[in-house]
Amino acid sequence: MLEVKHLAKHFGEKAAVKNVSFQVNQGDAFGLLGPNGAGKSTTISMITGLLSPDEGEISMHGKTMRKHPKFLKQRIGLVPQTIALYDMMNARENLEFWGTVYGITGSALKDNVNWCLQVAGLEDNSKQLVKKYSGGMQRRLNIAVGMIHRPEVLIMDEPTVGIDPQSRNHILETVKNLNRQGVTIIYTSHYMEEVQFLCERLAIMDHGQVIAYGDLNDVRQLAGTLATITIDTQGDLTALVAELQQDLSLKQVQNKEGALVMQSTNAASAVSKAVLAMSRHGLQPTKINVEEPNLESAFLHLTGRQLRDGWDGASA
Ligand SMILES: Nc1ncnc2c1ncn2[C@@H]1O[C@H](COP(=O)(O)OP(=O)(O)OP(=O)(O)O)[C@@H](O)[C@H]1O
Repeated sequence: MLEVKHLAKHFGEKAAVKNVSFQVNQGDAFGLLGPNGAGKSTTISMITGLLSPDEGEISMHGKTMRKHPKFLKQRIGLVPQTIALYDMMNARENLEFWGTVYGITGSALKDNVNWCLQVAGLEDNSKQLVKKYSGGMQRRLNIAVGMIHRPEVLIMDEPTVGIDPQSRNHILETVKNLNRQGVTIIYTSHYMEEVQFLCERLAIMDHGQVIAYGDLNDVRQLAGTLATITIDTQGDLTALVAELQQDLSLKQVQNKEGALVMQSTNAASAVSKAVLAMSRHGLQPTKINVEEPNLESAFLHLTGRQLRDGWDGASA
């Protein structure tokens, strides 16, 4: 439905996007994941027609942005990273303003405004001045503004940057709800949890390139199929580690700063084996943590670097 082929963009000497290709299907929630500076914003600026690519092509339903910019722009909505709202107007007035910018009037405008307020969960606050809104409510109205022309595809550029975890969850639910209503979503983020929660398909970008692309499960498994199990305990682990190292279903069994750490394709069985062995060695588990293969481990495997600092960091 939306196809991006061999996109490239330079800013002077800097190659911000290099040979980026991917395809988004109708009804997809598609994630564009990557660390700061990976080229996500530049890519979506080209998809929305705000920037012209140096090379490559964007097309939707077989029509290219180069030849049919109006066709694509009518069908694509953008939620920018920065909040673009008039804070001396209320939510309804903001939506009406942006609707008229798209040439929507009369009952169509009213219907679209009401739909946007409902999807963003702002019906009860529609008459309140935006400057009185919380950061999370402003973010949701920002999303609503991006949908005022009822686009087929809504592109969101890191819509949760800089907000508290509770508002973030509310936004993620709003996005999921929109996708359930049939809106195709392209969601850029450097938070792998957001992409894992929302998206069935994704591309991971790094240094301007797509380094992994496909179904969530396939990309997640790029790092392998081993879960990492960490069991905290108190006492001497030497004999326990030596015994578990003999078990061929357990990999990388080690004592890491006083905790038992190991890897296995079957985490449940590994935990039960370890706990039984611990009891034989007179040790009590105080905390058990199982980390299944995830997008973070896939990114680490592909680049040797961490994707970002932390889920609750709430920083840009
Ligand atoms: N207008 C510009 N002029 C010069 N360099 C730019 C410009 N826009 C982006 N860049 C550079 O291109 C690279 C990709 O930036 P881009 O904003 O697309 O990344 P991003 O993945 O969206 O990261 P972020 O989350 O920080 O926005 C970065 O190195 C950035 O500094």
